[in-house]
Parts: sequence; C-alpha cells; structure tokens
Amino acid sequence: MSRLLALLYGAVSYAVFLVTFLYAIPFVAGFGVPKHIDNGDPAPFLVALGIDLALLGLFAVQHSGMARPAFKRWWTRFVPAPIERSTFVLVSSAVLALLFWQWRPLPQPVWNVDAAALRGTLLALSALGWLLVLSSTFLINHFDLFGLRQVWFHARQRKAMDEPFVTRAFYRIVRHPLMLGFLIAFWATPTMTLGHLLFAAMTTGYILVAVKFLEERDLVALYGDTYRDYQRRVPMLLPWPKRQRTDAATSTATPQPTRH
Ligand SMILES: C[S@@+](CC[C@H](N)C(=O)[O-])C[C@H]1O[C@@H](n2cnc3c(N)ncnc32)[C@H](O)[C@@H]1O
Repeated sequence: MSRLLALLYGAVSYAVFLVTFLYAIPFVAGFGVPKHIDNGDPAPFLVALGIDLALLGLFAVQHSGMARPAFKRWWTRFVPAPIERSTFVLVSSAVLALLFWQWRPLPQPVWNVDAAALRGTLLALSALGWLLVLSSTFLINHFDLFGLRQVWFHARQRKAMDEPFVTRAFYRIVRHPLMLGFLIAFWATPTMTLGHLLFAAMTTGYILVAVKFLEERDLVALYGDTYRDYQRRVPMLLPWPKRQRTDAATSTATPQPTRH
C-alpha cells in the first residue's frame, strides 16, 4: 500500500472517530441530536432490552478482542502494521455508530432532578467527565491512540519511537483517568431513564472487567515491576490516596520503559 494512501486512510479513520466521539456526547446526554439514548423506534420491553444488550456486547467483544496482543499479531499478517491502529479505530467507530443508530429507548424514568441548579451541576459534571476523557488521551498520546501518528511516520519513512509510560498529571491521581471520565460522563445525568441506566451499568461493568483483567495484565506484561509499583502507589479508578508503604519494595526507583 502506498504511503500516501495509508496516510489518507489514517486521516479518514481519525475523522470518522472524531465525528463518532462528538456524537456520543449528546447521544448519552439524551438531547441535541436527532437520535439519542432516549428516543428512536419503540420496541416491546424484552425486545428493546435484547437489542441494546446485543449492541453493547458487540462493542465489548470487538473492542477488547481487537486490542489483544495475540489478535494484533495474527491480523497484522493481513493488515499492514502502519494502518493496524487506524483500522481498529475505524471498526470501533463503525460499531459505535451502529449502537447509536439501532439503540432502542427504554424511557421509563429512574430519577428526574427538577431543581434547576442541581440539573445544571449534573450536566456540568458530565461535561467535565468528557473533558477528562479527551485530555487524558493527550496525556498518553492522542495521535498515537487514534492511529494518526503511525501513518504519519510511515509516510515520512521514519520509525516511530515507542510511547513512554505516563505517570504525570491525572495519571498521578488514578491509573485510568480516561475510564473515570467515561464513568462520570455516563452517570452524571439529571434525567436517568431505564435505557440510560442500562447503558451506564453495562459500560461500568465492562470498564471494570476490561481494565482489571485485560488492560492491566497487558501493562504488567509490558512494563513489569514498573507497572506493579505504579499499581501499589496509585489507585485504579477512585481518587482516594493509597496508604504509602515505606518498605524497600515501594521505595525502589524503577526505570521508565516505553509503550509499544
Ligand atoms: C484507551 S487508553 C486508556 C488508558 C487508561 N486505561 C485510562 O483509562 O486512562 C488504552 C491505551 O492506553 C495505554 N496506557 C494505559 N495506561 C498507560 C500509562 N500509564 N502510560 C502509557 N500508556 C498507558 C494502554 O497500553 C493502551 O494502549
């Protein structure tokens, strides 16, 4: 594949991601776009529940499956390495777009906050959650996460340096600020319907399982004791400070390896 074509493919994938991400904000909020979490084709309760669970399950399987190191090793035999990340981003965006399109509303109210000040506070909190998601991507390396950096270096015939392990800013407070941002954005709502509750609860369960049993295992395999030490010092998702241990194990300075 020509380098220019790969660059174009990466740019298109990034643009598709950006549109999908920006659509996700009003979709979850339940206003501001034609199709959101609380509207669309009504369906009998069990049908709507089944469709919504299938859409969430599809996203979980696709997203975590394609991010497994073994899967990446297998499919880069067919997909050129420089566009591997862009392809992941494109497929993830397509699955999310399908979810937005086919999501069936379950409009039964769970809670509804009337007080204007509290409504505003919850909406502001949700916006802060989205901001935390976006700013965390820039702390790791936004353009690497979404595949642009790989196609850019490929186009310039340069080898991209591995990304460094990040422990600064939000990553000093929790190990997964990006996921914490999602949780805040999904739960902080003045009007919680049954459909929104299903979405928030299932994505929370997925995030907890995926972070603890998939991502952190990969990170330990990659960074070894550096990551184990980070796990001891910094909480996973809730920003409560951990009790500092003073034994040699935790005070040993560890080298800062790089992310592949
Ligand atoms: C979608 S990001 C989510 C990062 C993290 N779970 C969070 O919630 O902030 C997933 C990528 O971030 C990388 N990653 C996670 N923690 C990292 C860290 N402290 N430094 C560098 N990369 C990290 C993982 O290797 C993976 O490629």
